[in-house]
This record gives sequence, structure tokens and C-alpha cells, in this order.
Amino acid sequence: MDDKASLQPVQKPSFRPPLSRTLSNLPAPTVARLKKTTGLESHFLKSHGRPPWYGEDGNPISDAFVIGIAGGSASGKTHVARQIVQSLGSIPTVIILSQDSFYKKHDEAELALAFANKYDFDHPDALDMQLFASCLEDLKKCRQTHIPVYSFTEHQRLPRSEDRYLYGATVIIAEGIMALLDPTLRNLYDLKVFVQCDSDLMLARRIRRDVKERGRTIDGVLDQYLRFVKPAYDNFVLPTSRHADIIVPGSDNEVAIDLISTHIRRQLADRARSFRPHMVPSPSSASFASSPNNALEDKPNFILMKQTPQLKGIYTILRDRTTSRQDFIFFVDRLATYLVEKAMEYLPHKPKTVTTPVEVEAHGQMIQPCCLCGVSILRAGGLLERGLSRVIPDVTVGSLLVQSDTKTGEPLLLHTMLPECIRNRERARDAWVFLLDAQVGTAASAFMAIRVLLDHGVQPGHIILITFLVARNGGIPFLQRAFPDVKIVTGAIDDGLREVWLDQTPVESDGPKASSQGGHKAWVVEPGLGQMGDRYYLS
Ligand SMILES: Nc1ncnc2c1ncn2[C@@H]1O[C@H](COP(=O)(O)OP(=O)(O)O)[C@@H](O)[C@H]1O
Ligand SMILES: O=c1ccn([C@@H]2O[C@H](COP(=O)(O)O)[C@@H](O)[C@H]2O)c(=O)[nH]1
Repeated sequence: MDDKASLQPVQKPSFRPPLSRTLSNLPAPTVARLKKTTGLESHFLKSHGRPPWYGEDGNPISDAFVIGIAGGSASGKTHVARQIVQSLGSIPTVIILSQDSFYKKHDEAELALAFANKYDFDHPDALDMQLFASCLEDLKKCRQTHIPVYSFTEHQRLPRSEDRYLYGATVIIAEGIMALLDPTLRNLYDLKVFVQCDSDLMLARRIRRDVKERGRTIDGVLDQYLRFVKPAYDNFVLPTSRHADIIVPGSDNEVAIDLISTHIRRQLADRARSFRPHMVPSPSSASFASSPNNALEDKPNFILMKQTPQLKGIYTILRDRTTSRQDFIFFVDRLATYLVEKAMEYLPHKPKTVTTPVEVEAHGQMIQPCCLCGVSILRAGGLLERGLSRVIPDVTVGSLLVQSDTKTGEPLLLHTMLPECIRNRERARDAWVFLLDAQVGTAASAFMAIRVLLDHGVQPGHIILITFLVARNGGIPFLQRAFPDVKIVTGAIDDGLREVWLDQTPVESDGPKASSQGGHKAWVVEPGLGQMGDRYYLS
């Protein structure tokens, strides 16, 4: 599993040396330079892939698991959050969301007070609770969000262009001094934690941290502490401990952290679903009887290219195991171009009149201006990209890495790299997406990819799945039942879909053996086109 680990961002403000008063007035290149020189970056955690978070109907089954951690400044909230992540071990993606990112923007007068240690950062009004709650709700509901970035040394929120895009957490840890204050926030948590720490220890830690990491002087820290931090702790922070499910000590807290991790693991296990058997039920199973019938061609939104001799000729070359790699690449690219051209027919067009070189008007059509992008399901979806860029030269193409869990056979989302226009919810609503997948067998990867696009706000009717080949007895009917508005464009349907064991240690009998013998399950479309990625990329 470790070879599949990908990296996901975790929000936490970081140290920058004192700079100018406000970054929001600085030109973008300067901000970029400051970022580089001061290490203002997201922290990353390993993710072991996200299993399906949706059911057979395509709708999300469960929200992300959200933990709220409150406590005084320097009580150890971040430390507890990180220890929880560490003790969870091999778990799906976790995001630590710090309330510190949600300090409000400050004007010049407020900045002057802040630099004189006379601005009250410990009053609830200093934080944009509404924005914090809406970002957290987006993540909990499996939607993407954009988190502001705050600089402690500048006492300022960075320009919007610096906001961080986040998507796809299974566990979210929200931490901050006021994390349990707001009822809207409290309602979003599945587990509420308060870190209780001795005031002297908190002050000592804060002096050390703020001097070392936040560019402060000892006098400044003490001034601010006595004027604002301590009174706010007594009035606003400590009283919220009554909402906590667990009180964790601010030091020597290993036992409490262990209890919390055990609880989270149990919750995640309860939410886990096995999904894949439903996509391709065996003929003897009950779900096969209730499966949609397999006459794919009759289904609305299933677009099979006209079976001309020319098209069949290309498939014959691609199916032939003796075809050279050079020819394979040539014909894959040609076929990809045909398929993309076919998909283009389903984009909205509008009338356009032009004047020809002989000064005569011609009435034609043009694609209605819209954001059109491609998303490849890696690795083999990339084979359609050259065809896509031949038809639309300046198209932006993103990617999703989905692979099967070798133990369960379930798809795992390992990496998400989407084009800018669909990272943003408002723009995603109007965007059209060509989703590229080389072959659709069980359809488990395509299913997951479509769910990712829907989570981002892309309309199902604006998604066109383009694929070289589909399996008749595979998961396409289930995909269509869940997402009837998604169009599927393909050039061929093959009758066979066979489960095979890969990387298997040979054993004495002739039948395939269990995964404990080293192999893992995979599905092969037959007669098929072979491992297209290998044939295209590997010599
Ligand atoms: N259990 C602990 N044992 C030792 N040091 C700790 C512990 N918890 C926190 N610290 C230290 O105290 C400082 C503040 O902790 P941090 O987690 O950043 O606090 P908060 O997020 O509550 O402001 C850090 O330097 C951290 O390393
Ligand atoms: O610009 C700012 C913003 C906040 N603070 C202080 O930070 C702490 C909260 O952060 P923790 O990581 O929980 O300690 C809060 O007590 C504010 O006083 C600041 O000094 N400057």
C-alpha cells in the first residue's frame, strides 16, 4: 500500500520573518517571492488513498468524520491533532484545518494596533466564524473548498490568489481557540475535544513559540497576554470545555490520544462499504438478477461510433498483439481524435455568420463559449489526451489517479489534479468536462471520477466520458443508472470481462489462489486491447 501513498495538503500557518505591514497591497510576484523565501507553504500528510464515499446510486453515503479541538493558545491543540494523525497510521486522507487561517482581514488602523500589541485577536469577533463554518461544511460534505492563508508575522490574511484549494478528506481535524464556541461549528463535529492545560505552561510555551516562530519580542508577548489572551481564555475559551466529549490534558496525553484514534478507526470501519461486487455481480448472485439489462446500445446517452469498415480496421490493428509499438501509438492517437470529434457533437453550439474570402456571407455554427476541459483517469486515460489536444489545441487537462486496493479490490482515489475552472465551484457549474478513460470494465474508476466531478459542482449533463472500449457485462449499466445524464462515447463494445489474478506466486494446483499467496484481483476486457498503457508507453 505504501507505494500508493499520495500527498495531501494540511492547513497550518507557518513562520515568516517580519516584512512590510500588509501583504494584500503587494504585487503578486512580490508575494510569490516572499512565499518562497519565508516558507509559507501547506504542510503535507501521507494519504493511503480514499475508498468509495458513495453508494450504488452515486450519492455520497457518509460525510467526512470531523473532530473539533479547542483549548487555550499554546495548550497543545496542533500537537494533539498531529498525534492523532500519527497514531491513526494507515488511514485515508486527513486534513488538519486551523482556525488561525480565518482571522479577518485588517485595515491600516487595525494593523497599527496589532503591531503595538493592542489589537484584540482573542475576541470571537476577530475570527471569520462564518467562513470557517462554510469551508468546514464543504469539506464535511465532500465538496472542494478554498481556505484563506493568514500570516502571523504580518497580522494579515494573504490575497485571495493565495487561498488553498482543499478536497477529498475522510477525516478533518478542525482546531482553534474558539473551535467549540460557535453552535454552527459545534453541529459540524462528530467528536468534540478540549485540550486543558495549566496557564503557566501555556504562557511559557507561547513565549517560546511566538519569539521563535512568529517574530515577537518577550515584552510584546507578555503585554498581549495580560491585556487580551488571559482574559479571553477565562471568558470565552475555557467555558466552551463544557461542550467537549473528551478533555485531553495539554501534556502527557498519549492515553487520551490513543482513545480518540481508536474511536475514529471504529467510526471509519462502520462507514466502510464494499462497492465493487455490485458493479460486476456474478451471474449466480442476487444482484445480477436485479442488474440493469445489458443492451448498452439502447440506452440514452450511450453513444457508439458508427461501425464503419474504417473504424473496425483501426480496432483490428490495435487488438493485434503483433502490432508494433510505433503503429499502436499512431492508431491510438488517430482513434482518440475520432472519439473526441464525436464527443464534440454534444457540446452546445450557436449560429455564426462569417464572410468568406470571396466576400460572401456563410451561415455556420460555433461552439458556445464555455469552459471545456479534459480529465484523464491515470494512467491509461492519458492515451486520449493527444487526440483531445489535436481537436482543441489549448484545452487544459487535469488528472485523477484511481487504483484498486490490492486487498479489497475497491477503487482508491490517490491523487486529484483538476483544471482550475472546475476547482472553483461557480465556474464548475458552467464547465464541460471530457472524462478520459482507456477502457471501461467494472466502471469502478469512471464511477469514482464522475463522483469527484459532481462533488466539485460539475453538472452531470456536462460530463462526457470518452473511452476506446467498454465491456458489455461490466459496470456501464450501473454507471448509467447512477448518472443517467452523463454521456458515454465509445468505439467498441466487447462481450467478455474476466476476473484474473495478477502477480501471483505459482502454486501446485491449476486454479487461481487467494491474495494471501501474493496475487491480487483485476478485471480484463476480452477480446480487448490488452494493457493499453503498457503498449503505448513502454517499449
Ligand atoms: N504534549 C506536549 N508535550 C510537549 N510539548 C508540547 C505538547 N503539546 C504542545 N507542546 C509544545 O507547545 C507548543 C505549542 O503547542 P501547539 O500545539 O502549537 O499549541 P496550540 O496549537 O494549542 O496553540 C509547541 O512548541 C509544542 O511543541
Ligand atoms: O495576527 C495574529 C493572530 C492571532 N494571534 C494570537 O494567536 C493565538 C491563537 O493561535 P494559537 O495557535 O491557538 O496559539 C491567539 O491567542 C492570538 O492572540 C496573534 O498574536 N496575532
